[in-house]
Amino acid sequence: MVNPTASGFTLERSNIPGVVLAGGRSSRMGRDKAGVALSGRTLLDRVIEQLSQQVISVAVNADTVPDRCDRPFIPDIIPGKAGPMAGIHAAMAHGARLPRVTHVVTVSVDSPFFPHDLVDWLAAAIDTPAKIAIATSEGRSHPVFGLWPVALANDLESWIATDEKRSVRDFLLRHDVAEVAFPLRPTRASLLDPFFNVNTPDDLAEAERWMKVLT
Ligand SMILES: Nc1nc2c(ncn2[C@@H]2O[C@H](COP(=O)(O)OP(=O)(O)OP(=O)(O)O)[C@@H](O)[C@H]2O)c(=O)[nH]1
Repeated sequence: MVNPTASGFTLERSNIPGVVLAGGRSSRMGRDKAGVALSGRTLLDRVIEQLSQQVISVAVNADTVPDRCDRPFIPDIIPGKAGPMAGIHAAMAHGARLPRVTHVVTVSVDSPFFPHDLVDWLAAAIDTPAKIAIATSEGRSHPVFGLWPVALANDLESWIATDEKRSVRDFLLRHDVAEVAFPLRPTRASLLDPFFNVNTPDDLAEAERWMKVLT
């Protein structure tokens, strides 16, 4: 799909790589979230499959190599305490090395129900090469689900390199950002927030309940 805009910039939907952010400590889960099984399949496998249908390639990013992964692995380039920002930076740097790629999409390994049309809707909001698109639901932003200009990799690296404690949200304030609202997903029970994330064993139990009522 091509997205022509008034500014003349067209984002090639067919040339967007995807990166699954799978790093971090998983301290609330107590074990690596990527390898946690939901209805018999790991969160990492579920998220990879879901993303594969929306992008030209899928790579997995983390600060340390995951146990089992048959996709290209992208390590964090900036070690330390940057958390998801380090993953977003590594994803941008990865995209910058690929031919004709202007934007890279990131998703979180702990959100197995993210929308099937995530990339289409984020891409539709990009009307300049420097624009970032971020998912929202229920009025809350989910910056880990973003479409990022690869040209901002150096800017993000400088931002992380400062000593101050900074968040993804702080970084977004410096840039042109489109917030894209996604609807709740109907199920046979109630409405599911597609960005529901599995951080704790209780969340995992809740995710299993959602699996039983998905249509
Ligand atoms: N590459 C990378 N990704 C990270 C890092 N920290 C967190 N993430 C990813 O960012 C997303 C949100 O992570 P959080 O739930 O905030 O942090 P977490 O470390 O996974 O879990 P907690 O320790 O329980 O907070 C997930 O996709 C994580 O895999 C990091 O240092 N590097």
